[in-house]
Amino acid sequence: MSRTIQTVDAQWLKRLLPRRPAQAHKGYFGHVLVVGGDHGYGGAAIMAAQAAARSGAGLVSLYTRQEHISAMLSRQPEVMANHQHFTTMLDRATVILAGPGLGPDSWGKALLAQLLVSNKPQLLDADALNYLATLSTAEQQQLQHDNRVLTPHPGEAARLLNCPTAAIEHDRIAAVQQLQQQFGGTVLLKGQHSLIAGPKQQLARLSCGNPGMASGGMGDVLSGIIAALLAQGLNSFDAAALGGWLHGSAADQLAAERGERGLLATDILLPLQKLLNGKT
Ligand SMILES: NC(=O)C1=CN([C@@H]2O[C@H](COP(=O)(O)OP(=O)(O)OC[C@H]3O[C@@H](n4cnc5c(N)ncnc54)[C@H](O)[C@@H]3O)[C@@H](O)[C@H]2O)[C@@H](O)CC1
Ligand SMILES: Nc1ncnc2c1ncn2[C@@H]1O[C@H](COP(=O)(O)OP(=O)(O)O)[C@@H](O)[C@H]1O
Repeated sequence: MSRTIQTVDAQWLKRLLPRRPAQAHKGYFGHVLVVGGDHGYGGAAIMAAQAAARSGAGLVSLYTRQEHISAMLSRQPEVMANHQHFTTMLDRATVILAGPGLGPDSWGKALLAQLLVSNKPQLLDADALNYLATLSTAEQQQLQHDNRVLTPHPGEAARLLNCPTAAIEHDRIAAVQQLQQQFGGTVLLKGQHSLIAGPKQQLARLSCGNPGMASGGMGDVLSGIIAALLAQGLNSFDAAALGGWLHGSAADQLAAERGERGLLATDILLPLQKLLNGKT
């Protein structure tokens, strides 16, 4: 069955992120818990946490390896970073973002086993997706969750569907819809013209973004943006679609000003705040 493909544009921003109430305080805008950063991959989790803070979440915490704590605090002291008390951190969070730099080892798997059964809004990326791919179909179905966003790149999508990456790229619309049916929630299939499939048969495509974004960490920043939108009350489809649009549009502004080559993931945070507030 063919579905209408929606195009995400600046109107979505006005519709989904109205002005903040004058009496608002940080409790209005949610608390994102980022879980990731095993040995050697602290940057991924740090970038995701930084992006969540810059995208309007009321509070952001990071659960990571001890060795990454001081890097996080020196880069963005607004983020509460810890390597202990995972269960308490999970209880306090309103949104969970898991996967960036989480790694394939027992440390990350134990954290995932705990957080995947939570019914809080979630975003799963990178190694959290690779872990989901290792579960049986029955286990995957048991863990389905409407308010969850999965953000696979084509390599991760291929692992989730147990097929070659070329098959994903051959028919990206079929792939994103199949992922959504198999895993529930919303799926954002990354790459040129990212596609978003939601739990109510929604389908959207991004027309923004450029090859300057083909650099490490870009997906980590995207995950932080989307998690912050979930924390601000958007549903999984709206958060993924608007988050993808903000990410790609910020990259397009940077590419127009400075060119594509050498664009870094954290550069996105510079234009992001203005875009988020409708100031282009
Ligand atoms: N600074 C950091 O700490 C960084 C850590 N990262 C972490 O590194 C770990 C491994 O992630 P990777 O994504 O590098 O490894 P993966 O093995 O998941 O993905 C790499 C492969 O996937 C395929 N692929 C990726 N994007 C594709 C596209 N758009 N089209 C077609 N094929 C595509 C390619 O075959 C590529 O070689 C994760 O934990 C991740 O979070 C990365 O996010 C990069 C930055
Ligand atoms: N050629 C491109 N055109 C548009 N967007 C791109 C392009 N290359 C990469 N991107 C975007 O950059 C991000 C890369 O994410 P990902 O592959 O997960 O990177 P990482 O794992 O290094 O964080 C995605 O949002 C993807 O859609």
